[in-house]
Amino acid sequence: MADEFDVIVIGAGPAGENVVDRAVRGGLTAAIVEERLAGGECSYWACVPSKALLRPIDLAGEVGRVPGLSLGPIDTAAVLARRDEAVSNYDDAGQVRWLESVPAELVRGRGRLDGPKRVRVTAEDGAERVLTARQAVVLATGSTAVVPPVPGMAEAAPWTSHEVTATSTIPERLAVIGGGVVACEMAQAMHGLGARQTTVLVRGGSLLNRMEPFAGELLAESFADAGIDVRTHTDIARVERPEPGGKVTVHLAEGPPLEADELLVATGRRVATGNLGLDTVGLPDDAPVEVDDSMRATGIADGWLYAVGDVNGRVLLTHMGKYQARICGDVIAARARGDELPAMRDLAGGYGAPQVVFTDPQICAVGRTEEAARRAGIRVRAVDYDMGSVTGAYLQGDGYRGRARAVVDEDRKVLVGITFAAPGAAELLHAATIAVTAEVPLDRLWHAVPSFPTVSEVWLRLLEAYGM
Ligand SMILES: Cc1cc2nc3c(=O)[nH]c(=O)nc-3n(C[C@H](O)[C@H](O)[C@H](O)COP(=O)(O)OP(=O)(O)OC[C@H]3O[C@@H](n4cnc5c(N)ncnc54)[C@H](O)[C@@H]3O)c2cc1C
Ligand SMILES: NC(=O)c1ccc[n+]([C@@H]2O[C@H](COP(=O)([O-])OP(=O)(O)OC[C@H]3O[C@@H](n4cnc5c(N)ncnc54)[C@H](O)[C@@H]3O)[C@@H](O)[C@H]2O)c1
Repeated sequence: MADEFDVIVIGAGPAGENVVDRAVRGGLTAAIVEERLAGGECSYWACVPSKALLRPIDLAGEVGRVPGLSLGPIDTAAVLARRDEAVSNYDDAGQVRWLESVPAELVRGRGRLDGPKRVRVTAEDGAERVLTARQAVVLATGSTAVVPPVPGMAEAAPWTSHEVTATSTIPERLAVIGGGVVACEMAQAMHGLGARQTTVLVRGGSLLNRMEPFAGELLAESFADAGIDVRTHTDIARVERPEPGGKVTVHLAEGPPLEADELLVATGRRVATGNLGLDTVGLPDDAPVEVDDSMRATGIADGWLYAVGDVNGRVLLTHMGKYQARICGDVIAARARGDELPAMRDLAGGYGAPQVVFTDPQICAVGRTEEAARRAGIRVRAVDYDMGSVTGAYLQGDGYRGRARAVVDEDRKVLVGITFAAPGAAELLHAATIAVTAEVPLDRLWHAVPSFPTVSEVWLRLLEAYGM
């Protein structure tokens, strides 16, 4: 086996895999180092299993709104079995076959930088192999869940996203700490799959506090209707779990303690830069790897180091990591040919990445919120529309509730942000992403006629609300 490649990628998650794909298409050879499963966090412990758990709940909501249809109780065992199938039973043989077809060499073990253009890989059995890169090393090691330093918390061995997405049992009483995306999605999944008492403990004043405020409000209403208890302005003082895996008591800063059968901590992520050898190339190992818009690490002589996906801290979303990876792989191949490929740079991140939170209602946003746009110094006007008033939405079923907001740049007359909070809104988002990213002028957008009777008619209503 050769130990020299044009490109060496550390981390075979969605970002790393896309780098090797593009670099090899560009005529280079590539190796990819992975310490767990090829496919990464996304495929086994994040996006894929979480969405497999949420889909039946989403559908149950849809069915429940249509008179004449009824739904029996959700068969939790069948849902968990489908989740197992979706994660290929935690077997990466399919991903390995794909890597072979690229072709790229999968090197199993933990990768670590060992000075410029060198990667030392330690296999599970302790065997070491040193790889050398002719062109570039790419870091794609992702991120890990943060467990806050609350007394007793670490000892209680709480669930993080890893355990909740892979669970084979549903706790009767679940306490969730955090009000972000993982907390909201997983609280709804566990509750829908049978948790009797689900309590979401939120430090701040709302759910999903980086989105438009109405999104968190509508979601909180939906949680309340479903019997999920959301407690805002709640700080955790300490956690107690005398028996491993037994009952857990969450002592709050104020009020009586909360007892649960399981505790899920969903308080954000930390970039996976620990023990990655960044010190051997003069970079800090406790911060995101800062990159320019070609994904090349700043502050490295000769520019041979790149970082894509969660590890560069730009946007912690799979589709954005893959976008960065396509740029990175193409740019490395072009630079190897002596070309800069200047059109291949990260533009999308600057607009505000699209994101779907797969709860019921789905919370979908792209671009900037009204507040973020104002903070960025853009002169904006926001217009809202009640999505339940659209004929297409009424026809989706009774009790369809939702709201949309368009944020218009008043100087350029283009959209700089869109948010939809409504059932089934995920598929509306790409049209918004095109409008925002392509900076479609409003007087042109007006001629994009939505079909009747679809929920997309909300686009027309938003433009009318703006005064068109
Ligand atoms: C519960 C949950 C649900 C999510 N849902 C969505 C969603 O619906 N949509 C979305 O866009 N995003 C979602 N995300 C975010 C998404 O999972 C991440 O943005 C994405 O996985 C990042 O991809 P990545 O390739 O950068 O890293 P990862 O997927 O984390 O992959 C990194 C890989 O690197 C390996 N690795 C790390 N260090 C080393 C090393 N030193 N040597 C060898 N290998 C190493 C790891 O084992 C891992 O396989 C979710 C996250 C969570 C936690
Ligand atoms: N559908 C999706 O796109 C999807 C789904 C899940 C995760 N993700 C990605 O994964 C990332 C991680 O998600 P997440 O929900 O863990 O993080 P997050 O940053 O979205 O939310 C973290 C939450 O924890 C709270 N928090 C932080 N520290 C705390 C503390 N010490 N005590 C109490 N509360 C605390 C924050 O106020 C916030 O409400 C997100 O950035 C998101 O991009 C995406």
